Amino acid sequence: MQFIESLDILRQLRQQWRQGNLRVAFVPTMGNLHDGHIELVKQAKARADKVVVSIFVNPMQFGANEDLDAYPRTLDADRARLEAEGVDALFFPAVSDIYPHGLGEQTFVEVPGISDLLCGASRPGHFRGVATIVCKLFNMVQPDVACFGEKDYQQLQVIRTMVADLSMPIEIVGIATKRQQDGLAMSSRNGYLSNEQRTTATTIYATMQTMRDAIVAGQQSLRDIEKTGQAQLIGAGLTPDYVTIANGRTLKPAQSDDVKLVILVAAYMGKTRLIDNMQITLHQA
Ligand SMILES: Nc1ncnc2c1ncn2[C@@H]1O[C@H](COP(=O)(O)OP(=O)(O)OP(=O)(O)O)[C@@H](O)[C@H]1O
Ligand SMILES: CC(C)(CO)[C@@H](O)C(=O)[O-]
Ligand code: BAL
Repeated sequence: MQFIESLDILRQLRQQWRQGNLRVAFVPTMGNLHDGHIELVKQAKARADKVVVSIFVNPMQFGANEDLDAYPRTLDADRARLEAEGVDALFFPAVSDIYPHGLGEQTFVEVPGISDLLCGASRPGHFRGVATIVCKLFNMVQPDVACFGEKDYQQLQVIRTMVADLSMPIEIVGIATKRQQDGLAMSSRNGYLSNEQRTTATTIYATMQTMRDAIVAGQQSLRDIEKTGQAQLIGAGLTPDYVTIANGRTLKPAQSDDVKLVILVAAYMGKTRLIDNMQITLHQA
């Protein structure tokens, strides 16, 4: 595996691969890799001749009071895992190379509408930061295909919209959420949890299962099911940010005739903000 810190070297490698007519898959990450990331890598390998993974903790997508400094940085372990998976190149750029003029003078990409809902409402500017860095990384790596986790469902929709709106010739693949045995979605931020908080956090998945069963049963309104979900989380000791049953494409509150739905949850366990979701396709009568 090539370890690449410089954009020039990345471009040279990309040029070689282009001359060899090789298909390139890309997995952008913020590092501290777990089995969810590795699943993305495996799926990327299955779709291309060469796989590039990036590790970049992107300051533009963190709010002023968020965990940019505390975010776990575990390069040596990440590098060993990617090497073992047969990744071809790990791109590890410096913040000063990505944003040489600082964040204040950086051109940005804004995906309107969907970026302002849910996580975008709670984390103003977050999806502008995500769209901007993903656009920049796409321009650097120039992949044919890129893999993103469905765990970050709204992020995936933002990226799909950006790629369509800006006519980027890149196939975007969403990969199912990898979970711990007890249902908790794998996430780097799970590492912030104490043992007790880690146990309580499983309520997020249990709540979504209860909500899914209620939606399928069709006896209660969607808004009532959301309220019951909120209460279940609060009862367990979590602090919900949002609990929403949304249209799977627009992420606006689902209506009774929607067929593709998604339950979206963001909740604080102590100071740690966790997100998860569950997709549901209703069979029309
Ligand atoms: N459990 C998971 N299953 C599948 N994909 C995942 C999972 N967790 C993260 N990903 C995907 O990995 C990519 C990189 O995500 P990131 O590095 O932010 O990891 P993370 O564990 O989601 O971290 P965070 O705690 O910041 O949310 C994203 O496309 C994300 O959706
Ligand atoms: C896509 C991403 C790597 C952009 O920084 C990040 O938001 C993430 O890890 O999900
Ligand atoms: N995986 C989402 C990245 C973030 O929370 O900033």
